Amino acid sequence: MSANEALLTLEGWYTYHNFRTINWEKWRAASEQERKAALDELHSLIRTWEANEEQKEGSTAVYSILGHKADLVFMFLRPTLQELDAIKTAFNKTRFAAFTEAPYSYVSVVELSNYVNNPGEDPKANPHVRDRLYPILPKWEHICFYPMNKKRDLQDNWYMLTMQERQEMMRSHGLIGRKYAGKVKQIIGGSVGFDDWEWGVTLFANDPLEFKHIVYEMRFDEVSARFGEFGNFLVGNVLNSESLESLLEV
Ligand code: VOV
Repeated sequence: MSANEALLTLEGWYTYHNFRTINWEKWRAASEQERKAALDELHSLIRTWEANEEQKEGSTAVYSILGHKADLVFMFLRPTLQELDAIKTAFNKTRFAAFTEAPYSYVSVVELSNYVNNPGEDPKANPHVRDRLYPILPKWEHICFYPMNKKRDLQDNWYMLTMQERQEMMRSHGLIGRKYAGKVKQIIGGSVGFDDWEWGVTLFANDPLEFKHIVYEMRFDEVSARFGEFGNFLVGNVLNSESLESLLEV
């Protein structure tokens, strides 16, 4: 085994986080008719996303976002980048999009790393693995998204550790994660070659304090403490058609 053996990863659906801010000045200045037309178009787009999820051909989640970084996020999982591109374009062609700006977006692919595996098994034949690679996003109350890297400093270079060292650290990481079973659901998007960071971490929880607790607890764990580098954190509240409508009421 060479000192820096590359890890085998399993990939599932491609992911696209579309963060938007709302231009309230423009939205308020629009006539009621214009706003209704924009909302009708948005709702019919949302219905196509719901139909796609019912067919298990992808999954979508819509959340409002706190703070100044964004007002909304539309998170999409789809089998191909072409589909994600088509979603982006369809959204941008709507009247609603003209009342928004895109401060941030993130592209990745749902990833499972093979640190914890059953040798000899075809992982994609395992229904638990398939459920994690092609997940239906839980419509839990809250979402938390942040991008991250693993450090490549001379002293602390994740990519120069042996497989065994990495495996041990990931085992410890997994054990912490397991304590949050049923409380935090994680979708890890691998984004090497796709976006500015190595992973996009999306967490779902019904109690937002669980985000604080899991992220904090992981900070003390070696893999995050020594190697984790983090981008901006975004946190939000789930939206359905009615709460989206009332958020946009002026
Ligand atoms: C919600 C709980 C939770 C659980 C159960 C969990 C478990 C696991 C396991 C078992 C594995 C390895 C195998 C696989 O399944 O990929 C991973 C992998 C990964 N994780 Fe994780 N993680 C969680 C949660 C969880 C969080 C909160 C974070 C952010 C870290 C932090 O400090 O803010 C994270 C990150 C990652 C990453 C970036 C990877 C890929 C690392 C790589 O080098 O390839 N993760 N993760």
